[in-house]
Amino acid sequence: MIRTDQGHVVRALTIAGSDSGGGAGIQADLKTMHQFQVYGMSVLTSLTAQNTNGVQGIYEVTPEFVRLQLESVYTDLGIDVVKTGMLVNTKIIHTVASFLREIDIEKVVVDPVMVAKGGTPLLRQESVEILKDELLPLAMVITPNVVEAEELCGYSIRDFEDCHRAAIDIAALGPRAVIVKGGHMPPDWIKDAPNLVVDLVYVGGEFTYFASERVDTYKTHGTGCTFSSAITSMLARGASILESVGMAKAFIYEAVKRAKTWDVGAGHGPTDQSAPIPARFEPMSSAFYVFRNGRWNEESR
Ligand SMILES: Nc1ncnc2c1ncn2[C@@H]1O[C@H](COP(=O)(O)OP(=O)(O)O)[C@@H](O)[C@H]1O
Ligand SMILES: Cc1ncc(COP(=O)(O)O)c(N)n1
Repeated sequence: MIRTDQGHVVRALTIAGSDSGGGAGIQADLKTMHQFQVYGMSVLTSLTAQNTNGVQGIYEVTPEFVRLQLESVYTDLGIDVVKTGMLVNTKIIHTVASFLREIDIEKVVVDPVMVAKGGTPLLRQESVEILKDELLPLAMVITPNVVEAEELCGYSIRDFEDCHRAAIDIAALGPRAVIVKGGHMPPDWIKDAPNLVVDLVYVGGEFTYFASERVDTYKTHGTGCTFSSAITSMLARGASILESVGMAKAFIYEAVKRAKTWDVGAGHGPTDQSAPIPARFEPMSSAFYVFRNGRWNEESR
């Protein structure tokens, strides 16, 4: 396990739902944190009966028990960085936000999980506003996909230009960095490069782009959870926001590529978090980076 400059093991907490199939949620988060050699801890907001075919049921943990788990972790183990995933309902968002305000933690990554890949809602519709009002002001980084970005900014996103506008508007709600993920973007949104999947990062008033080849597969269960946990782990290790996103993007590409041919489950198979962690790189802002042949390259666009 990695240690901080002060000599203690780096501790990351995920506050999210359980995926019984092990591909997304808490399970994906802990596997990713372990791969990045960060000590992972978990507070469960909900249990899902879930597999690669879909979600068969959801059991919501009470807000009181969520609070108890948070206190158990904080009072004994301590927390360097927090990531939130599936938060299910308004009361749990409120409980989590109150706790984060109390402990005054700087590194908070919010993955605004709303809908499972198969279409099952993982957050109640009426809870989106409270997510915006209470949690977003506490976030250092937020990682919406295009559908979640539409919910947060309140208008439909029709092209890559709209993604930029949405990122600026979501940043105005509080997060220091907004990452609009490209998994759901139609191929023709990225001019001249329809085979790339591009994540757009807005931080410090500038846009930086992280791209990789789009792996031709439907086995992308848990990509969002894995990606945000990789960012969380890198932030916990002391990396900058851009460096963390770059490492996470390269990692998720390898994890999806490896999963393309494996036989875990009959449906939307999970990503493979045993993929290698890429070599360190120092991104500059406002650049377009493409991860090719295991290396980052800066490209003009
Ligand atoms: N087919 C793919 N090939 C390579 N990377 C992908 C692919 N699909 C998604 N990704 C990456 O996985 C991460 C999650 O993306 P996305 O699918 O948009 O989010 P979510 O899982 O929240 O819906 C992003 O970094 C995205 O670029
Ligand atoms: C418990 C839980 N949390 C999150 C997701 C979203 O998964 P994805 O990362 O594929 O968007 C999920 N399906 N289940």
